[in-house]
Amino acid sequence: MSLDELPHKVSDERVNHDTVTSHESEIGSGSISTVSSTVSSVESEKAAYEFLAQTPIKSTDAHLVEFSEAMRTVAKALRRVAEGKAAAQAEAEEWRRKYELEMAHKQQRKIKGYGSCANNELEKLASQLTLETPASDQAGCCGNHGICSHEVLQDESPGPNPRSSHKLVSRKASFRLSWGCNGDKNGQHKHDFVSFEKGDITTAERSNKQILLKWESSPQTVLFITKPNSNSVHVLCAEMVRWLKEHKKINVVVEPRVSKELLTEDSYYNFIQTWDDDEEKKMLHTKVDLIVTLGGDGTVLWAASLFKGPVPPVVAFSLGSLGFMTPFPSEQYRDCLDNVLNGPFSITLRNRLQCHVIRDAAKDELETEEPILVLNEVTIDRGISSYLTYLECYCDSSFVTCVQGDGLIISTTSGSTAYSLAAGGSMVHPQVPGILFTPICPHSLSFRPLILPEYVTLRVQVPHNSRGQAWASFDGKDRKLLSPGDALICSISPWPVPTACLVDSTTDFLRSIHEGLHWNLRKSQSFDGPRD
Ligand SMILES: NC(=O)c1ccc[n+]([C@@H]2O[C@H](COP(=O)([O-])OP(=O)(O)OC[C@H]3O[C@@H](n4cnc5c(N)ncnc54)[C@H](O)[C@@H]3O)[C@@H](O)[C@H]2O)c1
Ligand SMILES: Nc1ncnc2c1ncn2[C@@H]1O[C@H](COP(=O)(O)OP(=O)(O)OP(=O)(O)O)[C@@H](O)[C@H]1O
Repeated sequence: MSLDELPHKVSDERVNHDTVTSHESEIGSGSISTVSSTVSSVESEKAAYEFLAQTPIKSTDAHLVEFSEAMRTVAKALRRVAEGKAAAQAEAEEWRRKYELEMAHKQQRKIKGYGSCANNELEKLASQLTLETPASDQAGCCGNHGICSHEVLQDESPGPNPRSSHKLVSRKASFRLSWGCNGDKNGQHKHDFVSFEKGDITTAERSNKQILLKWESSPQTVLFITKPNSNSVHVLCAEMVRWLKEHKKINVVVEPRVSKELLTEDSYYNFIQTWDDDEEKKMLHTKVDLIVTLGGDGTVLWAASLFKGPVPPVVAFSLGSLGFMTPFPSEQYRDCLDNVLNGPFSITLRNRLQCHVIRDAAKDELETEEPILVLNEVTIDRGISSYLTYLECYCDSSFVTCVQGDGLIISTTSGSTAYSLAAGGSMVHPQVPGILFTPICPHSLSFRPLILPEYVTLRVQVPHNSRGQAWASFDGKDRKLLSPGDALICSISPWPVPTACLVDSTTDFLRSIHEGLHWNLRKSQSFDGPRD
């Protein structure tokens, strides 16, 4: 069902709402006041309401009492009809509002083009749309019917000055994301709707939320991101590049450093492409279908940091000591890449945090237009200062707390197994929609870590009366000094990092904490011993 159909659909049948806000507005206005305004134009309904407001007749005349009761029954039936009508009208109004919003977004996309997908659009679409999907909307970056689909970019028109072979090609495969539904033959995704009917609030049945990526056209271009200074990584990269070219006819893009290394080694690698400057790097997402990383978690973080907007799916091969985000065994790269290139395959949509620094001198102006995107966390710590940090924290407009200690970690759920874990934060499944708020060595016994909902905006302020400065670092890199009066703002970015799963999100997550951390590894008690 497309959004365009929705306003007509509600007149035929009752539909569930998908946002709590819409219900709140209904609750706020109160079902009785909403209903009474609706029925005022209908005389019979008005009469019914007036009648029901009167105290029931008490009389010794049995006929009169019976007649009065019959009248009350009729009046109640009329009231039920009026209530149903009012609720349906409110729902129709809500769908009309969404329809208009969607049309406005479409219009905006037409105007701004591919790169202007509105904030939170992915999340909105993911929660609104169904699994069974007609053809994709090729005009925008987010289709109307899947979670998000990529448009197929046309080949560059051949000009008199064709680009040299090491430059980037500009063809991109399209794909569609859908919810994987176990055992649901219709493939109909059951949304977690909250429905509000006559005062009863309920959530719909939970369904499998594993996201599947299905190619709509064959992927053609793979970007390799590799850990530097590792001979084993270099050897494997050269082998994989050759295999992809010869067996899969795939275009390969590598970082300038790797391009130099491979070309120095063998002129065979003349076909590989790279980028020359930041402008070309910024456009990578429009050319690359898939990213392959060879290294540890740090290499996945590095790959994500190259993309300030949409990120192509990442296939992370494990060549590090730990590997929470690198599920693919490098020894089986042929089978793994075969599966991914053919699809469909499971992905984990890893949220990123978008961070902005606001300098005291510039009042409320962001230091840079572009946010700094982190996949793990942003850390605000005392750096080389020997004083406690003193940080005032706000969640939306509510004061949260003052952090006095070594600092604070604001982490994504993917980052929950990294620095936040070392500071006492909980491990959180990467698909849980939340932001972790974890103090580092707080000088207070009661300061326990928090997990906040994903939709909040956090503001961490270094107050003017702070004894020292603070330093912010982003996925363990790019330290920025925060002086008294400066602030850091963070919220969830609309551009997650889709990482391919070896099995599925949950199996991969559990395997990583078992193998990476030996989580709760304990010898089992023997059978012989005291028993009840
Ligand atoms: N005390 C600590 O635990 C501590 C201190 C500083 C930084 N870090 C982490 O290091 C990250 C940067 O990683 P790097 O590889 O560039 O630096 P790095 O080379 O110093 O490696 C840090 C370690 O953290 C692990 N790691 C990274 N992301 C992870 C994740 N999401 N889940 C579990 N482990 C993860 C890496 O595998 C690596 O072993 C930072 O984002 C931060 O989370 C941790
Ligand atoms: N393509 C790259 N260019 C520059 N630096 C990179 C690149 N890939 C990774 N790094 C950096 O190299 C460091 C080590 O990378 P990575 O964590 O992947 O390897 P590792 O330390 O061997 O693995 P593990 O973290 O599992 O022990 C990280 O700090 C990361 O930022």
